[in-house]
Amino acid sequence: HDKWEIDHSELVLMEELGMGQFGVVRRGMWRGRIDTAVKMMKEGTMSEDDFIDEAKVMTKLQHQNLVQLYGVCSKHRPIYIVTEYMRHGSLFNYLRRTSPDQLGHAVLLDMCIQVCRGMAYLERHNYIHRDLAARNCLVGDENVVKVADFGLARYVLDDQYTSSGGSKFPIKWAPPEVLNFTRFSSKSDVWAFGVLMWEVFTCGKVPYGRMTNSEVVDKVLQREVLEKPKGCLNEIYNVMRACWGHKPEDRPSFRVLKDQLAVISQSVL
Ligand SMILES: COc1cc2c(cc1NS(C)(=O)=O)=CC1=C(NCc3c(C)cccc3C)N=NC=21
Repeated sequence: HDKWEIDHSELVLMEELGMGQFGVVRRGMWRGRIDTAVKMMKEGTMSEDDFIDEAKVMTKLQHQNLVQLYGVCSKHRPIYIVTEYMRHGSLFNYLRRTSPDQLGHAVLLDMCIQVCRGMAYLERHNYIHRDLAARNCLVGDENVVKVADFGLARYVLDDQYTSSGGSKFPIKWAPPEVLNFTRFSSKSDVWAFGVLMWEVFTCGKVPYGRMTNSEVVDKVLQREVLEKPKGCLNEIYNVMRACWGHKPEDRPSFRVLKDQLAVISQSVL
């Protein structure tokens, strides 16, 4: 009996939390007292066996800014992926529905610092996220923010999502080397982190507005970057621009970013 295997009978499913592209997410109670979220993987959306092998690795990645994977129910179909429950849902929704005065610059910067800590942990473990964005981070009590869905992009079968030409590919969070060669790295995650910072400091605006994917690709390959969010401090916008260095080696690591953001947090806020 593998420790990452969760027994169906120990899980009580409750209200639906949301609908992702891989399936429905519902709240669940595990062993009568542990608050969880359960993703029920729609059949055929994922190479399930590969994912179950991966789940063993993911249960070992533990950090206060990573959504903790508790395990999988893989004895039946659809398989369930069980994680800790985050009371305020996705960071993207939270930013859009929380009024700006509740989200002062100190809070917004602290959210970015928390995501950066989680990403620095993944970087240290040579783990590439591949789909970092505000929609893939979750908010818990006291504005705790955690990175979710890390690494799952590799198991998606829908090539509309996985190929950079696909209609569902996250073009707006992708750097030039991913748009041109699908070359993912922790430095491509850093580019996406810069876009996530922009999402945070615009309180949930959509990057590049209503531009089409091909318009965004042209802009990014012509080295045009997102504009400074209204009211955003120059020091903070400069960090975003560092994340958007044209070549991966021009971008800082998450380890360096963490320290840079901490200095800004102590000095200007
Ligand atoms: C309260 O509201 C919510 C809470 C959660 C949530 C969505 C909402 N609502 S919404 C749609 O944002 O409006 C998704 C999760 C989650 N894990 C999701 C997850 C699982 C189960 C398996 C693999 C990967 C991941 C990321 N833990 N808590 C919540």
